[in-house]
Amino acid sequence: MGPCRGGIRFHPSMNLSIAKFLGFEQALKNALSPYKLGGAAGGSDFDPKGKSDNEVMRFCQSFMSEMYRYFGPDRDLPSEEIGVGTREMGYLFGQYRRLAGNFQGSFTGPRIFWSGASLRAEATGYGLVFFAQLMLADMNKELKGLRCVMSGSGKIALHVLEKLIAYGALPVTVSDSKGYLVDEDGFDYMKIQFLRDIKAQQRSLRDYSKTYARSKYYDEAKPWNERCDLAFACASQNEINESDATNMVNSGCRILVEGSNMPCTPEAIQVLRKANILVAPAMAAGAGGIVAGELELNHECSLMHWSPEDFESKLQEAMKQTYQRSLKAATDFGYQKESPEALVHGSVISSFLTIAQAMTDQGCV
Ligand SMILES: NC(=O)c1ccc[n+]([C@@H]2O[C@H](COP(=O)([O-])OP(=O)(O)OC[C@H]3O[C@@H](n4cnc5c(N)ncnc54)[C@H](O)[C@@H]3O)[C@@H](O)[C@H]2O)c1
Repeated sequence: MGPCRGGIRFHPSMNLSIAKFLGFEQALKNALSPYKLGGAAGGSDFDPKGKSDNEVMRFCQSFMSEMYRYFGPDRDLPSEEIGVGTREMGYLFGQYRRLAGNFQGSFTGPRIFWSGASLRAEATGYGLVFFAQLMLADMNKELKGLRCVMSGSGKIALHVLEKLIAYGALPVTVSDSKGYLVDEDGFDYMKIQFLRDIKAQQRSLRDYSKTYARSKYYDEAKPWNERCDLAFACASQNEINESDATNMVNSGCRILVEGSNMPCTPEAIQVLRKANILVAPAMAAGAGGIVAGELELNHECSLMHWSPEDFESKLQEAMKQTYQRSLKAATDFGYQKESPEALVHGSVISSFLTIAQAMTDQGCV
């Protein structure tokens, strides 16, 4: 399937094995999305933390000097991932454009193509919340008043926070690789801006507690033992192990929404399964970024002018299609719609069938 779309990750732990798993997950995720794209992933063990803008720019340029020949609108469309945000995408795109002589690189990054209207940066996080809403609606429930815990404090996590607040939920935690922060009063828009400032200045989340005295930062701990109705995993792969999953069950969590790709270890999956926790798999719930990329591309081609509201309603519609496609595949293959595993199995089945069909049609090339 193609063209391929997937994230570029800059993180010291990045290696070939991680790139392969991310690419594999992305292939399934893209096949499940309404756009039926191919999957890709890549990156480097370069650590942007603590580097100046110029150092980041020079690294991005070197990276692209080699990679530009593999990118292009009909080939491979890179997007943001851990350690790669708008700044990095801008530098990568600039060098791509310089070397390929092609403006239509289809790089995702709102400030490059059409400032203001695109919700590219927000799309994955917002999409996760829309997906949770669809699950709750099927249970005749809504997000309003529900207590939510979350890991991560990056691009995805902060946009999930934003949308949860808009829907009247009570998000109470964020985390980084050193620990987690809990604010019993819940976050609001001003607090999110404060978190953004802390992250932009590469400070610890611990600093938040100096301003908001009722909050607390726990070193070397994860947020999964905090009482909650919903949990959003938005940090990294394998971030929920067996004991984390046990904590999550004991803290009253009913739904786990996967923002990070493959956040649960196999042992954690067993614990959640036994406890009948409903899981929104990253493959389906994390489709927002693909949707935004595709909408941007079409917008770029058709030069239409969409407002953020138009964009958001298209994102909502695409998330709904992804949700329904997953549930349909699950019920077609004998899972009850209400089964806690329906979405997990349904999304894999639907993706697999789409890819298998494409391979068969194209002569298994
Ligand atoms: N950006 C996207 O479009 C996209 C799409 C789908 C899925 N994802 C996944 O979402 C997750 C977050 O991506 P992002 O774009 O927000 O990245 P980011 O670099 O903006 O943020 C990552 C966050 O996770 C925290 N973190 C890293 N390692 C951690 C650990 N071991 N424990 C706790 N926190 C840790 C960091 O402090 C940071 O706040 C990743 O797993 C990524 O694969 C991203």
